[in-house]
Amino acid sequence: MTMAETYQTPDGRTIGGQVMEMKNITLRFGGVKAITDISFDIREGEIRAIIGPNGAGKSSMLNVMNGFYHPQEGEVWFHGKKRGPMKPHQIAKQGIARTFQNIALFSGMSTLDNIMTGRLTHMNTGILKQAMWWGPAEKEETENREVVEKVIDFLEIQTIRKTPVGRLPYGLQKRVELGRALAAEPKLLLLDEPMAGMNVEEKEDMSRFILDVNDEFGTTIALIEHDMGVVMDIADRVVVMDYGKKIGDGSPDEVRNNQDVIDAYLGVAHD
Ligand SMILES: Nc1ncnc2c1ncn2[C@@H]1O[C@H](COP(=O)(O)OP(=O)(O)OP(=O)(O)O)[C@@H](O)[C@H]1O
Repeated sequence: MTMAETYQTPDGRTIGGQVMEMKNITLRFGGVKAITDISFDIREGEIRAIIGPNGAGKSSMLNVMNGFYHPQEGEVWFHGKKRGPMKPHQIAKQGIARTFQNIALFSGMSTLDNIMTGRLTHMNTGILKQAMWWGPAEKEETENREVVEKVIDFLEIQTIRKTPVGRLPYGLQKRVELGRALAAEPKLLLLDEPMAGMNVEEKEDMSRFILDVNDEFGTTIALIEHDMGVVMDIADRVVVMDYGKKIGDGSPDEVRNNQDVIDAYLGVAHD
């Protein structure tokens, strides 16, 4: 596929040009090669999954996409520009938000306040003006509240808005974490094992919210997931990693029928 080419999904959505392109990424930790020469792209409006067994290099890849790790070899292109090393706030300003595999919320703070922290990158007014509730600060606060309220409605978590998140069941905490990422109004949302540790019902809820985010806000979503089953239903295209290498890339059906992928998941011995 070329950079500007679009494609149609089986459910009738049009997927646009490249948002992010990973070109020949290699990442080492000392002597350990976590990622070996991997290339793939993420396209406007799609749900892109990266799957693979334990230790395949998925988290490392997400951290490269997020700008947290800098690969020794290869390039990351974002909206047609080569990306250099970046600070976390610069990543956020570019419209990239993420969730974490192990929930990273403020457990003593309410759902509302946690989601509000997702607005931090949008806040321009100084602390003093904020404190004194002056003109621009008041306008900004109102705008931020509106976005946060929209997210709370969307994720159907009105009833727990004041509850400290540490008291919530696991599935709801994950939903609040998704809410905090959405409050940043990202163009590209990175989800780190969004279904890990969930029961079947919680996985179904999370799948539905991921599909709805993509549908209603047009957000491009990339997620990494250990469990192959859950992503096959929601992803448009899937990259499969094993031992730091890309062993498959295509539609869920293509990937499911790829012998290398089947072998990797069945644990067939490597040469
Ligand atoms: N910070 C690090 N320092 C050294 N080695 C690391 C580091 N992070 C990852 N690795 C190694 O890189 C390889 C890939 O790990 P990574 O966590 O990216 O895989 P993963 O597919 O996300 O695994 P899991 O599904 O278990 O989370 C592993 O061999 C791991 O031990």
